[in-house]
Amino acid sequence: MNNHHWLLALLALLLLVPFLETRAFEQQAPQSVILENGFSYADLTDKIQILIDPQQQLGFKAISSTGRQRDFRLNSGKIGFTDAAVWIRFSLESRFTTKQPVILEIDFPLIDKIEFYEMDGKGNYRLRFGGDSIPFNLREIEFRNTLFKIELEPGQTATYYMKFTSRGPIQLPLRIWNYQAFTEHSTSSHLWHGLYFGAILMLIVASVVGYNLFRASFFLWYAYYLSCYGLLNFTLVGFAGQFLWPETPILQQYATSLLVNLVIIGAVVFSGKLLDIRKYSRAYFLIFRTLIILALLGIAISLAGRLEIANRIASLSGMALVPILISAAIVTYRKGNFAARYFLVAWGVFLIFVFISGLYYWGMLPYGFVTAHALQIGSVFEVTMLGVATADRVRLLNREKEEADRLANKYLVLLNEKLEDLVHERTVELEESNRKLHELATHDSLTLLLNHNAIIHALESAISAVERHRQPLSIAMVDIDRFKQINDRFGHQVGDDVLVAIANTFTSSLRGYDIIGRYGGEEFLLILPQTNTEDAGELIERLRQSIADLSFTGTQGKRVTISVGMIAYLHGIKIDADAMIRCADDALYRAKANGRDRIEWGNCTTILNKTGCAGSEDGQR
Ligand SMILES: Nc1nc2c(ncn2[C@@H]2O[C@H](COP(=O)(O)OP(=O)(O)OP(=O)(O)O)[C@@H](O)[C@H]2O)c(=O)[nH]1
Repeated sequence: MNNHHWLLALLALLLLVPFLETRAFEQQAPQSVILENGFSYADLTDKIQILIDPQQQLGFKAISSTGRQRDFRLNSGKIGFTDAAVWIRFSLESRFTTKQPVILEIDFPLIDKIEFYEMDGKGNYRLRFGGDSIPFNLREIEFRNTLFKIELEPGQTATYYMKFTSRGPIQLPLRIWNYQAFTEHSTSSHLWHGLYFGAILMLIVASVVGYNLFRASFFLWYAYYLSCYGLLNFTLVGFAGQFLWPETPILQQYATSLLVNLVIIGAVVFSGKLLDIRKYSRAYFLIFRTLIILALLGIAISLAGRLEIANRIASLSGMALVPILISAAIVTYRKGNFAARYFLVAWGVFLIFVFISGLYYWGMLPYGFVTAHALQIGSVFEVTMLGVATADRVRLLNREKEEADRLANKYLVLLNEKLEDLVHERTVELEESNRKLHELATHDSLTLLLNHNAIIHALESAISAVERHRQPLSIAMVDIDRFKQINDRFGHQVGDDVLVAIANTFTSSLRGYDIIGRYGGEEFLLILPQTNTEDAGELIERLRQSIADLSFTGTQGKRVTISVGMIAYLHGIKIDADAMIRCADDALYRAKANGRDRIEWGNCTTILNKTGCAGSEDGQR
């Protein structure tokens, strides 16, 4: 029923050219359409005869003259773009028993100017006007298509002439309706159109929501494409002229031309984004760009008022559009763009419906809901499938994102592990260098014993430990006898060797928990925890003996002895490390004074009473 979709019908025409050649312009005797009781509807498509007036020179008188009648040819109403005036004639024969009105419908609302000539049988004619150049409210019957009311006397046969001129394409699906049948038909047609435009509107809303959810620009382009496409169809079926610009019919002509180009831009940009055409095919990217430039050119030409040129450009790009989109989808799909699947189904199925529609318009398929509404069904399927393609693209994008996230996470975990290893390695290194630093800070580099500060600190700790546990503690201050002479006689290096050998003897002779430190040059402090005077005396005596027994390689057999000052910690008397050392030093002084190579004991109690330490009688050895 709807052959207003001229752009697509032209595409169908292209597909059907081989079949059409034989059908066009057959000459045949005029045939009347019989109207009889019970008549509801007649299609005039095969009944009309056409005469083309290329220069638009002929008037009705000339056309209706007997001489011209031979020039009328049978034509199924497919004209397309033409600068000519298209004349048609057809005959109606009334076999009604009463005088009855019928409606003539021209089911193509885009024709600019329609003249309808009705003969009265006495050589007079009545002229009426239609077409979309007439404001809606001035139409004879206010309907989206041009309608003329015809009244025939019973038994009357009348021939009617019509003249069509338009800057857009001309299609002539003419129908005669009984009043009641027309009302029923227009009601159901409004219902289907309502559903169709409702579906488009819902898809627009869904795509805007989609954009808000996913922020992908192709949703907006899809919404734009749907809006222009919906509005174009709204204009093509005549609703725009009825509802949007009823008083400014000139807009109708501009709107069609502009909207076709806007639809092409929308379809191309949306498809380009959906198929990611720039990434997948440079050639198609350029073709898409060319289509957009052509459409922009079409818009500029329409705005300049050259609608006939703009319409032709638009129809050419429109015809090329679907095959281009389908082949682009195939190319990108083959290159691995899976989003092209639904896209391909959308346009592929649409093309099939265009084909069905073409077969129907050219009379090769009978009237039926699917055949008559093939373009609408096809386009609903197409836009819905495009919606699915859009959603699928989002799904694929999300999958790519998830994959990227997964990879990023994997690398992050790897990086973390590497970082942890590195931190662990660095910590170990740091601990090692700290340990070395601590070693350096607390040990003497020659003898490897605790150094001066460290041995004093160790003594402080030992004092507080024995104080807490009320345990005995003894210390010994050891000095090598006449060490200067060794240095002087055998050299500093030999002196060093002697120092190391004596230090090693300390370490090997004392117990694991005894603490040994180099107090000064050739002076050593030995801390003997949990050791009473008696045990300490014995231990140090053995040590003194061991050192006296040492033989050194560099000293030519000369023995080395030590002098020792010892002191025991006494509980109940608060004595600190300093005082103990001073006291041990004092005892050492006495050991030196008393002939060296011996041990002298000091007494802590004396420290409290006087500043120095006095030797105790029983402590001397
Ligand atoms: N080789 C060497 N000699 C050192 C070191 N530290 C100190 N000395 C020497 O040790 C000697 C200590 O000499 P003095 O204080 O006179 O005492 P002494 O010769 O041992 O005599 P008495 O202590 O009275 O028995 C000095 O000659 C210092 O130079 C060292 O690390 N290496």
